[in-house]
Amino acid sequence: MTKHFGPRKAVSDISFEVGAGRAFGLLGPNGAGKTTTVRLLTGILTPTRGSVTLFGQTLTRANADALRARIGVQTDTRLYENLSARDNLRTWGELYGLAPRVIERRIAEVLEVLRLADRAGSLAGELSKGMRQKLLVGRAVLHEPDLLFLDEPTAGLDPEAAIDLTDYVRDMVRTARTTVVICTHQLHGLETLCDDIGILNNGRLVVTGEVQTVLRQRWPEHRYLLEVEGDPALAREAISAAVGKAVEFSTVEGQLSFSLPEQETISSAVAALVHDRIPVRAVIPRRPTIQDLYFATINDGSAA
Ligand SMILES: Nc1ncnc2c1ncn2[C@@H]1O[C@H](COP(=O)(O)OP(=O)(O)OP(=O)(O)O)[C@@H](O)[C@H]1O
Repeated sequence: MTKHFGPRKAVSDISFEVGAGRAFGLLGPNGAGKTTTVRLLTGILTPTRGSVTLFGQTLTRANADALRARIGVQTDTRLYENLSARDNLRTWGELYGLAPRVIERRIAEVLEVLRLADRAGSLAGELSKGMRQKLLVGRAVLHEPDLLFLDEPTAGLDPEAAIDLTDYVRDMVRTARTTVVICTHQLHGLETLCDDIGILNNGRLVVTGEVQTVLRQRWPEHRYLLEVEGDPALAREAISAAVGKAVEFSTVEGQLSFSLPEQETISSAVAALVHDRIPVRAVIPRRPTIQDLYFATINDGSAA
């Protein structure tokens, strides 16, 4: 898809697929084109070029409403400020065409999971920012959609609520097989939620694929962090002598970091340290993360 707003190219020739029952993280700096992409995928915007296929059908004006009934979107509509949290959810349940009994059951479940049950009667306009955010998520999942779009769902949430919400979304993917597309700047620990990622930069999809595959392609070597007593240079010499030239070193804040081409060679490296009587405090495998990949991609390696 490509989307232009006048002369501005918000999204240029992007193409990706999100498998059913998988979580796809759509990442990128401010203005990269994430929200535009989600609006194209949900039919709020029409692509300048290209098309969107949802559940095997090309999204058109004629089928947009029917396809959208299977989707939950957390953004792009407001809460009814003068209705209570419960009545906001009830109104949306009616709009989704759910039976009254189902609406009441889902309202109770969603308020419970999001820890909003004690504020069910409060007007939406009187809730805190984080509570409003949770209510928007609750509204998006009320009808148990097959496909859920979340745009910065944890923005404004306290750390506990952010963990709760992430756990809830993970559970929807793993248990209910909901397909999730999540735009977020909260990269820490994202690999526990996302199966696949796409990184957008200046409207272009610069990385896409299965998380572990993409990380392995970018960093095929095995990285470790080493803490020793005394001079790290001695440890470096011992490891180089035992493992050979293929080992790469860097020293970060007095800690030695090194990469081995093969995982098995770590035992030779540790044996060499023991043999040379270098007191080892810790050898920690340093698995690359989505955060590492994001910075490596956006900043061309400077923060990797
Ligand atoms: N309705 C619009 N009219 C004109 N330009 C737009 C419009 N919507 C988005 N843009 C432009 O398209 C580009 C991508 O914006 P978009 O909102 O998709 O970025 P984003 O990745 O979601 O950013 P953020 O992380 O800040 O939310 C920006 O340059 C933005 O100014």
